Amino acid sequence: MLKIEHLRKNYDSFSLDCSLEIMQGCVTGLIGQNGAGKSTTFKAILGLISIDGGTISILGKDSQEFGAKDKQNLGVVLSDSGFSGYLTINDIIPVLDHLYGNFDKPFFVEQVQRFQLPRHKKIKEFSTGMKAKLKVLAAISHDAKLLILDEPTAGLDVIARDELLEMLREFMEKDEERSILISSHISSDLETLCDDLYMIHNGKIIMHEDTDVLLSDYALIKVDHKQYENMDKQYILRYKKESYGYSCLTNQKPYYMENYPQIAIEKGNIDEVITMMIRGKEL
Ligand SMILES: Nc1ncnc2c1ncn2[C@@H]1O[C@H](COP(=O)(O)OP(=O)(O)OP(=O)(O)O)[C@@H](O)[C@H]1O
Repeated sequence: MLKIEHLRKNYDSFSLDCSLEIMQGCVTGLIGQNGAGKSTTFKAILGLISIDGGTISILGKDSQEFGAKDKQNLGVVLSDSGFSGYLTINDIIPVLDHLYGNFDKPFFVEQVQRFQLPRHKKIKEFSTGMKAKLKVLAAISHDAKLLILDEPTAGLDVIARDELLEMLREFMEKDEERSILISSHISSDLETLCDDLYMIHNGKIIMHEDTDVLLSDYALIKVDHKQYENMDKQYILRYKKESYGYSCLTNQKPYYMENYPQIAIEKGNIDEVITMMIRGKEL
């Protein structure tokens, strides 16, 4: 659906070099701290910024050949754009209808009612959650094959985030050929929605893993100095010195559980894995 190889973009104090692939029928998450390069990647995919190297293939086409007609197959949410605040939902319905050949007006209107979005109120008077839901709703209402969603849950409370994730799950359930690329710095959102996750840091992809594998095989091992010295470290990805000795991140939990039954092995959540990948040291 989407393949990026060594996409490069250089700013004065930042350089991006990113490769990733989104498979058909999958939800892929891009997770990273503020300034890691998520929005730059999304803008490059959409041709909104020039790039300094690499290739981008979307829905089987090189991004250079990806025209206005092809864009009908994309549903896009960007973090720093949205509808004009002076419009109402009633104003934007004909706009979406005109813009997208496959705009499903009955579905859109039904979802507007379901999420209690006011149709006559100016969008500038909407809450953050209402604006976010409207942006996602517009992206999922024209039978897009690929959704590209940059931080769609940013600034939302738990309930609004959950409703938004539910919209995306329902979108995926309707057609097994659909795919989503979604970014967030809230790992719990991505953990429940995504099939696989890419972690970006300082413009580089530092990890790519199936979410299931991440949750089942990654673990934090806590050892004292002696245990650390005697431990087989071939499956240790990162380590960090602690007051009691060391904490180590592994992607082979079963190996350490089997061979070192006496040491403390904790199932790491995604935030802990990210923190270790970024702040821990490589052997
Ligand atoms: N137009 C620009 N000119 C110069 N530097 C830029 C420009 N756009 C982005 N950057 C820099 O590129 C880096 C990556 O920014 P980007 O917006 O891609 O990060 P992000 O991962 O989306 O972060 P956030 O979660 O804060 O939105 C940052 O250091 C930012 O300052």
